[in-house]
Amino acid sequence: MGLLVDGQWVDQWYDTKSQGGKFVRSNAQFRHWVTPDGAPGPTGDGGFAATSGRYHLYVSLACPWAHRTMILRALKGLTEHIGISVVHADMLDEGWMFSGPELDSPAQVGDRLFGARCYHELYTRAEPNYSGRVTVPVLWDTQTETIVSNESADIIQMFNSAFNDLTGNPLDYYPEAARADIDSVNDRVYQGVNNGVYKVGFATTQAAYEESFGELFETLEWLEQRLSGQRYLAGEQISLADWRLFTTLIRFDAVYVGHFKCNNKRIADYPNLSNYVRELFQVPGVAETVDLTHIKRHYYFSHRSINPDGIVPLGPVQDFSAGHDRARSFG
Ligand SMILES: N[C@@H](CCC(=O)N[C@@H](CS)C(=O)NCC(=O)O)C(=O)O
Repeated sequence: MGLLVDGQWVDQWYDTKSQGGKFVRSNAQFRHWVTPDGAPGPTGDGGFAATSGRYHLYVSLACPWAHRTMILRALKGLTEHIGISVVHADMLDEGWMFSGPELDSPAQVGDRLFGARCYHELYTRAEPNYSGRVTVPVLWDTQTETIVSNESADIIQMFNSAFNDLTGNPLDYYPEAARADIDSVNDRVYQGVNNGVYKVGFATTQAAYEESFGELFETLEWLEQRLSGQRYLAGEQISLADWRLFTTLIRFDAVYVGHFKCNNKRIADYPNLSNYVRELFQVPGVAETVDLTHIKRHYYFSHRSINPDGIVPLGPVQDFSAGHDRARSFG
């Protein structure tokens, strides 16, 4: 685990000391947008028109942020238009890598574009003097050889609409009329749950841990309530808000309960959240994006300050293909 400083790799864990034991996530630095005609998006530069084969997605199958982009890529019919490279699950002193020990997973890891050894080489290829964290996902532009975006929240919005002319896929997970609702749910879910589990897990003081723990489980109770009255987070249609929550929920019982000490309750203990996560898992195209081997291996094996011997637990037994009651309750 480390980061780039003036283009040089430095091996160092998150600095929580200067923040009173709290984990504070840094902002993504590449914020351009792919648009249908290459016009500039909400941030960054223009020049990134939506064409087939031009863009490439770098992901970790373990990472909940990268996972969102894989789901939208699948659901929006983009797999033949946007290639993908997958890093190995282990993230040790050189950060994400393109090879590592054989794991019990069908996933093929490797850098499909450049055959690089370390993932940070992609960042210095885009910007030789880059300083900052080296995160997945990245949406790479093969034409200008740069990073379009390393912010998953933006990438899923691009995937939702920018390529529609190319794919003919009209599914809209961010409909105009529901945007205000989706955005406000997203804010709360990001703070309390998506980033919330990291704030709990990476806290290095008891006080910081307890504060984030309280916020996390309050937010889960609020979501459980909300999902008792409506099928999805923003009403009767699946939206980006659901996919953003899903990738944290699917990891929760296997990783966050134990490894991050988020153990007030499991998702399995919430009737609505657990049925909801099974329903989303069963949406065609989604199950193939879920790799629990990479997920468990990454967290337990990579975070040695939390789990010094890197032992990966064998449980829990989970079946996301089991029936759910969402259609019965809201059909
Ligand atoms: N804001 C980014 C966050 C991405 C992120 O933090 N990814 C993690 C993996 S789960 C990562 O690559 N961490 C490496 C690091 O922080 O050094 C996004 O949503 O795209």
